Amino acid sequence: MTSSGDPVVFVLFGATGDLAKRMVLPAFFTLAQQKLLPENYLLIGDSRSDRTDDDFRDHVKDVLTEFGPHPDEGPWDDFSSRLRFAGGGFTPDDPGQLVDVVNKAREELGGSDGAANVQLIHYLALPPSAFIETTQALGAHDLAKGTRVVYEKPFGTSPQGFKDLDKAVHQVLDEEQVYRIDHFLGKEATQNLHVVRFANRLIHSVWSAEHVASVQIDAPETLDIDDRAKFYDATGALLDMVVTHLFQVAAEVAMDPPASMAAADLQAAREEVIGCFRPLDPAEVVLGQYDGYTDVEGIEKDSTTDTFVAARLWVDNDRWRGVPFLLRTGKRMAESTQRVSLILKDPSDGPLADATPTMGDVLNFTLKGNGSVDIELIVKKPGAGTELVPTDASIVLADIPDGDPLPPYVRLIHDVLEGDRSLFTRPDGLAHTWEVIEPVLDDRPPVKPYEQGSWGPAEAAALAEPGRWLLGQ
Ligand SMILES: NC(=O)C1=CN([C@@H]2O[C@H](COP(=O)(O)OP(=O)(O)OC[C@H]3O[C@@H](n4cnc5c(N)ncnc54)[C@H](OP(=O)(O)O)[C@@H]3O)[C@@H](O)[C@H]2O)C=CC1
Ligand SMILES: O=C1O[C@H](COP(=O)(O)O)[C@@H](O)[C@H](O)[C@H]1O
Repeated sequence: MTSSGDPVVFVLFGATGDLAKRMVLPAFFTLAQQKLLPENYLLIGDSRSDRTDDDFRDHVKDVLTEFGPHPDEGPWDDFSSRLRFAGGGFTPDDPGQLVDVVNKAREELGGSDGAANVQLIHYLALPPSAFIETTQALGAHDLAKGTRVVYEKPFGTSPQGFKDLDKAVHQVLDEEQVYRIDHFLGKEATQNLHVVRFANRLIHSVWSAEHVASVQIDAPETLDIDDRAKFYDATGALLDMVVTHLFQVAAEVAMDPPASMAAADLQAAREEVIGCFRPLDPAEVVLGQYDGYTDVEGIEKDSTTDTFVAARLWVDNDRWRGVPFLLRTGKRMAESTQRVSLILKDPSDGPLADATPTMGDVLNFTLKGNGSVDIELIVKKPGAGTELVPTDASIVLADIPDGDPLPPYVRLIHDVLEGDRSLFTRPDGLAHTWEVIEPVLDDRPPVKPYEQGSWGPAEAAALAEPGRWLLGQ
């Protein structure tokens, strides 16, 4: 429910699109199942096409049948009775049916007192090219005041595109109304990056350059791009994953302790450290493209789009100076995982300095799925000898008694309903992320081929030296 318990009218732009189908509508139904929606709410799907409320209900039922939770698991009847549809598009010149449908929904929920206490939330599950016009239309048709507006990623597709969008958004909305999604921030294990760190002295005390040799943020994927070839070919791995998700996760790791865990402080700590990210040196970036990429339907035959990126990022502040943050992601790689690893320094002196295996003291956060926290330690191999061996222990978050992990979209939409912006991004940090990758956009390294099912181009190994990538070795 909203923190105020007010009724909510939720407008889903792009309601018939791919993201709505895979993520947003399933997340909404999950919230309904878990009784995490307000008592009084309506969900309006908006589209450029025309259909009836019942057509939209059929569409949502099909979507849930395919992507889950299955409507038979309930509460489908109640949920479907709250679905409405507004067709005819939504532009500054023409609101289509949306204004009428919203007004009716407000009246329905606001009762005889009218609509004053109804919280309006807009979710732009639209291509980024439609963000500015839709935002201007919200202003033009008086649907902006007092609302919350959720923007899908990417918030801008180039340094100038980011500035234009940011300007257009702030001409219509106050920053407090804006929720920019980066779903990696909504993952259970990402949230544990700050919780495990600040709640445990053992961990907190080593979280700096004094003890950490390097940080690896590794997100290889076996996935290909067949079902979104056109989008992917125009985007590439650097923009799809690095400037967005991997930078935000790097900020979660690198941030200084926030003044408190309140939303504004947490958000401020994360965004401020992004300001300390040094612009990438193209010599410290390896781009790759998997063999056979240009044979995929919809991909230009001479495409040089990167399907792989490995980069060495430096954080220029007292806490992290000299510690490489190694970022890696790619499509059609050997494995699918998302892992953050803090590799502690090997003992340089002391009685076991020479006997200790290297890179064996590691704290891992696996972000994929429900997530886990894993600790790798050096122990004595049991037995008569004195050999030291690396070993590990894993805390699987879903196994924590009475824990009920929320998928990221469920968690983030719930936060929007609550008015909690702590896991959403801020424009100052985003502006700097573009400055950080600008040298690579201006002086793009050559794109190296790599075999499907591999760990990317061989050149990426050098970036991790004198250490090594933990995954794939
Ligand atoms: N798909 C995914 O898995 C992911 C998507 N995202 C982000 O989510 C957003 C939506 O993605 P996705 O659903 O894949 O995109 P789609 O291309 O499927 O577009 C969504 C819907 O937007 C409407 N639309 C398309 N073009 C315009 C336009 N120019 N003006 C107004 N409406 C338009 C269409 O609905 P209609 O024709 O009915 O009006 C379309 O079905 C994007 O910003 C994307 O980057 C983020 C992470 C993952
Ligand atoms: O936003 C994106 O994220 C997915 C990976 O995230 P996951 O949590 O859904 O596994 C990535 O495959 C996609 O290319 C990117 O657009």
